[in-house]
Amino acid sequence: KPTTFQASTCFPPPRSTPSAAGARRLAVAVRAVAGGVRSAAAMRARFLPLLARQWQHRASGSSGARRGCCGRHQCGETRRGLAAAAAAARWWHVGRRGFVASVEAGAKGEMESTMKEIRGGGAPCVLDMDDAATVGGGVEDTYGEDRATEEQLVTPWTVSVASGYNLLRDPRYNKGLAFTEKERETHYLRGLLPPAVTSQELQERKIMHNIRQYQLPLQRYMAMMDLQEGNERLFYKLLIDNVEELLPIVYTPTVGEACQKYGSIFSRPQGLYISLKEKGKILEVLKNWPERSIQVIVVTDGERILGLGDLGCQGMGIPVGKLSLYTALGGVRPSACLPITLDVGTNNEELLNDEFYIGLRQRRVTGQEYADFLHEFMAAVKQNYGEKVLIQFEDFANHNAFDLLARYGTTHLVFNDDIQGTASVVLAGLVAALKLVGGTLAEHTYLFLGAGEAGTGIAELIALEMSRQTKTPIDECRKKIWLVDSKGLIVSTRKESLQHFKKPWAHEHEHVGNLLDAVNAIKPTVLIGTSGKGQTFTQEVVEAISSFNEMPIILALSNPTSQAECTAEQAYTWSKGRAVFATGSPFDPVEYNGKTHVPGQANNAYIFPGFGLGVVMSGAIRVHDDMLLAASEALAQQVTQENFDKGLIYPPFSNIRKISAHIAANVAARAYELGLASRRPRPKDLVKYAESCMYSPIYRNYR
Ligand SMILES: NC(=O)c1ccc[n+]([C@@H]2O[C@H](COP(=O)([O-])OP(=O)(O)OC[C@H]3O[C@@H](n4cnc5c(N)ncnc54)[C@H](O)[C@@H]3O)[C@@H](O)[C@H]2O)c1
Repeated sequence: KPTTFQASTCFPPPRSTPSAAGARRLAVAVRAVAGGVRSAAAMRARFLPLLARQWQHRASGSSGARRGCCGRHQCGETRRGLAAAAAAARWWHVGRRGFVASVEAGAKGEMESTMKEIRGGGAPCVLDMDDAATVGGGVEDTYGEDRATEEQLVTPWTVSVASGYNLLRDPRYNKGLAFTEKERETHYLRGLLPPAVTSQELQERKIMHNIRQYQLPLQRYMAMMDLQEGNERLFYKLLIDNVEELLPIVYTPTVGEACQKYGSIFSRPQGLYISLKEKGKILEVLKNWPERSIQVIVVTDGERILGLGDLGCQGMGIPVGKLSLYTALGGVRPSACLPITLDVGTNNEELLNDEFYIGLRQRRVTGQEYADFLHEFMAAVKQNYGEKVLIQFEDFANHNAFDLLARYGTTHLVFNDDIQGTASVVLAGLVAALKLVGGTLAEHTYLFLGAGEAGTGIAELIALEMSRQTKTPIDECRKKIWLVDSKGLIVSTRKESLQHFKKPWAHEHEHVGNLLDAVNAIKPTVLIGTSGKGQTFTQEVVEAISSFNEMPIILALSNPTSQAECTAEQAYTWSKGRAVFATGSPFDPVEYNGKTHVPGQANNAYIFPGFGLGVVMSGAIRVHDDMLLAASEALAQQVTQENFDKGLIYPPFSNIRKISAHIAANVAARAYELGLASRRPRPKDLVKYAESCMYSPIYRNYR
């Protein structure tokens, strides 16, 4: 008969070797149901005898014997119950004082039956969430965004975290001077803060005031990053409430400069760095990340950061920035977001010789070695986080990006923002622009400068939508779209030497060597710049397209600002105020002939946060092109008459959360129609549901 127990052998988590962490997780679950226990030792003391009795019962009882139980092994039933309880409680150690336990209400039934079983079939125990929360003198959070349902929009859950000094150092729970007197008393904060108690609104005003004092955008960026690492909720509140002002700081264009100087400004890691050194151990590396329920990963290999080229490991600024937008604009919980940089070397000589460079000092690996590394990564992600984690490829060079999307599109939930997100946002802008200019998509002629990820991705989605609208084969629709790359117009005589993703665009035409000649030859109604090269829409080009269009649609999409094909002022001046114009990076409004023209920002940030939310909330297992079309439709519908009157083809960013909820709902609806959504039952009102799933940055009250 077992009389003493090692915690580590008592509670093996399912399908893995017994571990102390597994034991602790279960211990917390049990504490949640038993209640009133104030330390891990006391909990063990209380729980282990219960389990011992249960085991004795199993070992001696005939039912146990029939199931092949003995004193050393739990029967399947008990093990399943324990596993359920272990799964129901997630446990982190957070410093000297204690635990963070997140107990999901949905697991209540399982835990009750587990406890009943543990107590040898005695009286059902009462599940007392409050007890769980107050154990260890920690902080409690009674409002959560986790797992909301349509009926119950916010699932109550409780959390206990470190208190005292550790609490102030934990960005997820720190509130700075906004801790109330009572919270300071209860959570051992007396003396650790100055006496003043301020509101979150006042803190927000103060930080905005400070940020505006900085002259250089990079200083503002660093101030924002410091805030994110010190007080996460305040960071997101600031970003949500001042989105138009702060978006250019945490995202393009400033994030580009931040990546270029990432080595010098690096203070703390904000995501996972997986380098070639970790080859063969990527799964282990993923397990080092403290959060378990990841919903969105943004990953880059740093080879084509914005229009700035190969920045190697310093590309990390991009996944970090994109994921802050997932939270701020799309409402995905910060703890569910994981930024990753895959360091496969860099070919950037400047960085290789920079003493502050933070990455591997070697040239990029390519070919089979690169493919194997990526494959190990993709397999490890699926193994660690399951089928429903959205993996967003970001700023990969086009020679890898298309292949990765094609290779993993059928086995993983993958999305390439440069190809698909850009396409969706630009299509939305075009659909909206047609209300100003007139005609249908199929009645226009499109000319692109730049035939890479963005250019061919946009072209393909326009052709797909045209084909859906006109019910003509997509090959026919592609003929309305022309692309120019660095060697001139893409035409059939070049087909042999073209990269595979350019081939569908090689139409019959004589050779044309440059953009101006192509504009004159093709006579496009829509001109789109995606070459990453600045100042390529010259005065001659803009004047040419304006000469045969009453209202030419001109989109200068290359980022950052320095790479824009032309400025807003140039576009409006050279077209004599007639262009319908939008850019990738933001430009100020321009006054021309007494009229103010506001350039729209054709930025992926409109689409990917809402798109990701839609995917996550519907439990979609694959991304389908129709879901991108659904996102475009939803965005285009958000442009109001008031916006059109200013020449805008995108709604203002200030409404982005509402816009994201609509995009998410449309994407989710399409996922359900396509049979790709796994969350059942389907919520009836998807917009309301999307809004209810969104993370809110308002401070929680701690009891
Ligand atoms: N606005 C947005 O939301 C958004 C989204 C994605 C990409 N972009 C921007 O678009 C640009 C291109 O991105 P990408 O992912 O397609 O890059 P990419 O490297 O895949 O493609 C660039 C293409 O431009 C061509 N090119 C280069 N120089 C040229 C020149 N002088 N004349 C004609 N063609 C030339 C190349 O041959 C290539 O086909 C970048 O600046 C990026 O920041 C903007």
